[in-house]
Amino acid sequence: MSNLYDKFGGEENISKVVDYFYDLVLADQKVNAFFENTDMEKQRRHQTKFISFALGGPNNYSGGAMAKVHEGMNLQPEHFDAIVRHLRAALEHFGGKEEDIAAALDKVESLRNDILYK
Ligand code: HEM
Repeated sequence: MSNLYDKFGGEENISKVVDYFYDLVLADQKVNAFFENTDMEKQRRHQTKFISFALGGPNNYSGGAMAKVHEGMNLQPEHFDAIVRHLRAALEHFGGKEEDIAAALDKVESLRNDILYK
């Protein structure tokens, strides 16, 4: 297996991780208000494609750039950290190996400046 996308079982498994992840996000009062008016079906679909691509899978993401889609939210580090925590919990839930999880979260971490304070 070559890249993280394969290690996490490709798009089919990543979509399950993303579903579980958003269940955690929507149950968390620190962040769930941001998603009040969001079409969660589209969100889950776009996030699955985005994360698949970020982990080295095919480029099928058709949503907006990170700075653009988070514009007007004025997201703070505590929000970003909460989202990363839920993503870690979801990857762990599906039995990801620690070194693969750490590598995947490094990729997400590299987006921090694109997403915060917009
Ligand atoms: C941690 C890294 C993050 C990544 C990789 C990420 C990724 C994405 C993606 C791919 C979309 C879909 C864009 C589209 O459909 O065009 C999106 C939208 C959104 N993100 Fe994030 N996001 C991150 C952090 C956050 C945080 C910290 C929050 C708030 C706590 C947040 C709240 C939202 C909301 C509310 C939308 C939907 C906006 C709408 O309703 O159209 N995101 N994000």
